[in-house]
Amino acid sequence: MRPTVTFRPLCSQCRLPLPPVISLRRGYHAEPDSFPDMEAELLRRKRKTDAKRRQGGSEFIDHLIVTVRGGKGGSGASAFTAHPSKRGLGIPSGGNGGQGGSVYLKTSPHLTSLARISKRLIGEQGSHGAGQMKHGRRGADVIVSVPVGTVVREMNSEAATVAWAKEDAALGLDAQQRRERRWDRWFVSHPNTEVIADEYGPAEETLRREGFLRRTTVDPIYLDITKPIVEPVLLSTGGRGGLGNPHFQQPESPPPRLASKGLSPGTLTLSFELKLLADVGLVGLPNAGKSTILRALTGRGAEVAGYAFTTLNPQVGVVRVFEDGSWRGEEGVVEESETRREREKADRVKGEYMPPPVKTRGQAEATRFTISDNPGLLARASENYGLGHSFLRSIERSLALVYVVDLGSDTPDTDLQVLRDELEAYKPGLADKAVAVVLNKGDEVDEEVGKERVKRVKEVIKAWGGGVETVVVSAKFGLGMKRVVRVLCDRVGEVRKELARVEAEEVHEE
Ligand SMILES: Nc1nc2c(ncn2[C@@H]2O[C@H](COP(=O)(O)OP(=O)(O)OP(=O)(O)O)[C@@H](O)[C@H]2O)c(=O)[nH]1
Ligand SMILES: [Mg+2]
Repeated sequence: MRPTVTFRPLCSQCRLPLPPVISLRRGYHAEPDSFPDMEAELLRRKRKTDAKRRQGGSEFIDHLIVTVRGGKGGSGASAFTAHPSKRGLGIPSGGNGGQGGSVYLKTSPHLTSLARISKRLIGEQGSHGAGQMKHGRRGADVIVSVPVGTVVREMNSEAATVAWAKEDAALGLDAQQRRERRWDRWFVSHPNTEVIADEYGPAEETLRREGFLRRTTVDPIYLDITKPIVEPVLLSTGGRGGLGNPHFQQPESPPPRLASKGLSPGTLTLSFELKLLADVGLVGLPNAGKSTILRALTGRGAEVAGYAFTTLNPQVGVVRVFEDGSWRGEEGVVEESETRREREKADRVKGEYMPPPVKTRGQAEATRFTISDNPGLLARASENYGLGHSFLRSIERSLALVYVVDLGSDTPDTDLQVLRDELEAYKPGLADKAVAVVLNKGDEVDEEVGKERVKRVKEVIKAWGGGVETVVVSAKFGLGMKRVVRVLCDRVGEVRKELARVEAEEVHEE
């Protein structure tokens, strides 16, 4: 007999069923333009979901703006060792400053979020040189770890020289004043002696000759990290340490009293964006049952509840398919336990989360693919409403997409069209990745009503030009999931083969 379930959304605070009048679900299935003031309604939803996301803790962040700068170089020293004759200043003996630390980037397999990344990544300053030819210590490097799937883009960068020129212009200085400020930035002088202005000119020449004043232009940074990085990638080099006073000795001139300051590298503003890499991405309106499907396929404890926006952060699970077509996670009805969920969440934050042991049933694994559960998509998510871009960002990379539609909804066909329109609005061509429509909650509708709704959905797909399979399931009760697994295995297999062929061709052309 078909199990019957009455749907009652739960209150997000007290977890008790909400009275049907204020069912949250109703709003999310409504036509996008059916509210009198749609702008206000969408803003309200966005504020609500943002607040909910913040409440849930900040352990998941998928977009971050970071300031990056290599450490400044230490200054060279202006020092003298007493001359054997004990006359004059003595012999110049100032050591060079140490180089500033550089900033590098690498990947870590243990990360799934950008939450741990500091917003300012500044290499350590090199230490200053000292008398008796003691050179300064090199500043420590900063190595930042990011998850695979991160895209790093340079937003703007300003070379230190450009920043100074702007500052000078703003102060309205004349040529001589500008020169003096420049010298002040470049040189240190011996504390006990007065430097005469004539010494600066030749010293500036020395700096130029040593390559200190050369303007370097580098291409803007763009890293699309799709594979683990073995050798850390350089983001910003530490500034060169300054020269000690022996470098400024001029022939037939008194001993040099000037030493140069270390260089300060320019500041970069980088945007870090995390795009999860999963073979299959689940796309559906809030409450359609995406997380339940992930749990049914992977046995993974994704958060499931009867209210919209339960899932605030995308998560990835692995579907392991065995030779007889069975898969891990197939063990029947999915349990919803608040305590277990809380415990797992706490463990994940501490980095101690251990997925439940895998039951292989003595069978060999035939194939495996990854699947990502995503937050619910709203009409106009492409304009960054709801969880908007943060959600679309993480499905962009999937090899295949699966629409999850609630068959219990009166308008599954319109819901499906909303999903496709949003994908296309975000990135034209993205909807072509769709391989299947999973019509979930099949247990909730009568056979006649169900058939009629499936027919309407199929008409929509036909209007797109077909090529997308329709599967009716009840994820909660594990019905129809075998076909979903088979369809996904086939389609992911095809896409992988195609990718391998394209890659082989590219290698051949090179
Ligand atoms: N009757 C029935 N209920 C289901 C089925 N699948 C999911 N549900 C219920 O629908 C509700 C929403 O399920 P979720 O898996 O949290 O839905 P979701 O799409 O992940 O929702 P968001 O994360 O909020 O976008 C839960 O109460 C589930 O128990 C199903 O096949 N049949
Ligand atoms: Mg969910």
